[in-house]
Amino acid sequence: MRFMQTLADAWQRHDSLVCVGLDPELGKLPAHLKGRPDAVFEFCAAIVDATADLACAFKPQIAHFAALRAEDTLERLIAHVHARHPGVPVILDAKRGDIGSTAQHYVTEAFERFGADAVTLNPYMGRDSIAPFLERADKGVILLCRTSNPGGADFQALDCGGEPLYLRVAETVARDWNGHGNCALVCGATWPEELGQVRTRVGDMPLLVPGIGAQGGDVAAVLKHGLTANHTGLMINSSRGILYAGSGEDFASAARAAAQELRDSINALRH
Ligand SMILES: O=c1ccn([C@@H]2O[C@H](COP(=O)(O)O)[C@@H](O)[C@H]2O)c(=O)[nH]1
Repeated sequence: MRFMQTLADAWQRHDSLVCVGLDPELGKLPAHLKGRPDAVFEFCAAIVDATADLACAFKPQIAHFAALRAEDTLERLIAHVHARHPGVPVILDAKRGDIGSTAQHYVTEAFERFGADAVTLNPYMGRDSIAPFLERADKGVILLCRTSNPGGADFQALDCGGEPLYLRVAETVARDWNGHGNCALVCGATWPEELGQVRTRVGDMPLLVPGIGAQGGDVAAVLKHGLTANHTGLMINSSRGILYAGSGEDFASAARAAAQELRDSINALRH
């Protein structure tokens, strides 16, 4: 099924806008898993199994696996999501973008090797760097727009003919790149008013919203500015806040409790 339809179904079926981020760090694994040969898979799969019915998507960050030489673990993890929790889409957070011939290999990496349903991309190199992804109508193409980090404004807020660059990105994606209806944008929770500006330019296009929890983003403000008319439209990501909610043998149930609390607090404000 197409990413956009899978996402829409997951929003409804799980009554959730929560995207569970999968960013494993060896130093933060529960003590009883440390040193085990397959610790990263065991940890992440347990988080996935504990939170799948509360999530609209999973978002593994590729660098967290690559730095551990664990890309094969990431492949198995995504296959695990598809096998055990069909209907919960997987967003590969890779922030790719390069000339067309290389971009084609990034397409193969994301969708054939890893089996992701969507991938994050950096639009800085322009349309030809994104075109091989756009052609995959079945897959989600999620472009960085207004990122959550403090330095995001260095370039994204620069004046671009009377409007900030991030709004030019939003309009270009909505108007020119979304012919297959498979585009979404990254807008950080740390800039809710900018996120609202983006929403006014892109209609109901889904927004991937990182930056709550440790980064200090404001969930209520994100909902106020970002919800669509049917009270969805957002994939609100939490990585550390869910993954490391507990550090003992009960880490998976602690993660579930954190995901449930986030889902319920969002729902209390949007329903
Ligand atoms: O603008 C962006 C784009 C991506 N990210 C990624 O999201 C998660 C956030 O993790 P938390 O632990 O919930 O802060 C992480 O994988 C980032 O690489 C982002 O934070 N901001």
